[in-house]
Amino acid sequence: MSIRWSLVIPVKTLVAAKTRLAAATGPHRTRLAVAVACDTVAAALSCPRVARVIVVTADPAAAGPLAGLGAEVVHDPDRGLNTALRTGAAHAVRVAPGDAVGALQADLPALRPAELGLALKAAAEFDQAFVPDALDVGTTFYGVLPGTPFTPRFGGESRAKHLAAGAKELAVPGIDSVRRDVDTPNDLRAAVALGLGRHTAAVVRELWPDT
Ligand SMILES: Nc1nc2c(ncn2[C@@H]2O[C@H](COP(=O)(O)OP(=O)(O)OP(=O)(O)O)[C@@H](O)[C@H]2O)c(=O)[nH]1
Ligand SMILES: C=C(OP(=O)(O)O)C(=O)O
Repeated sequence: MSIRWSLVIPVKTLVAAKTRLAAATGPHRTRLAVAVACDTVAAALSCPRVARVIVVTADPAAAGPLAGLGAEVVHDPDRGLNTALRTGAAHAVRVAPGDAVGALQADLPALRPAELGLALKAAAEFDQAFVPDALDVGTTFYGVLPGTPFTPRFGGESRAKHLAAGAKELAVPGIDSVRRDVDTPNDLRAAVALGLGRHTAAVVRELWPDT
């Protein structure tokens, strides 16, 4: 039996989320952010290596739909992204001390369960590992095996921070959807090309019928 994962997915308070998409989406920005988080969580829950998804958020408008998909929701103390992740990880270790713990960004609207499975299989070979984002600047996944301290260093140029901290960078072929986070309109176009999940696809169809 291969190792199973608790995945912690942080979701920022929606009024402050996805500001780099504001010009493109207008008043629909928060709806798009919820849809993207829903597709990320739904895909993660469909991956057989994932035992549970723990969403960390302070926003009831995100918590409701994500709990409806089957995520456990933990309240975000609102002291930044890495604190939110450590809060979710502490919950994960309390409920399932024998499972590995990973942090996954919430903005992966093209995420495929099988590709996440490949990344988690590779991560299970190392005490501490991460997946860089599509631009090789940030990080979309960081995870540790049971017994290894969970020390995420997300924010800004986090690929370099995770490398410097000794985490193994996973160079796995065929995991484009795990690396495709969406911050800008260009990122969104790239995610459309990979194939969006159904929640994001519905919002994109409504906002940009010609897409
Ligand atoms: N729970 C929680 N999640 C956060 C926090 N800050 C960022 N996130 C999440 O971390 C991921 C990366 O966030 P950012 O790129 O910093 O912010 P964003 O809202 O996606 O986009 P911008 O507003 O354009 O920076 C997303 O999944 C966010 O929802 C936080 O303080 N708490
Ligand atoms: C916070 C990060 O991502 P983003 O590109 O969404 O800002 C990160 O990569 O560490």
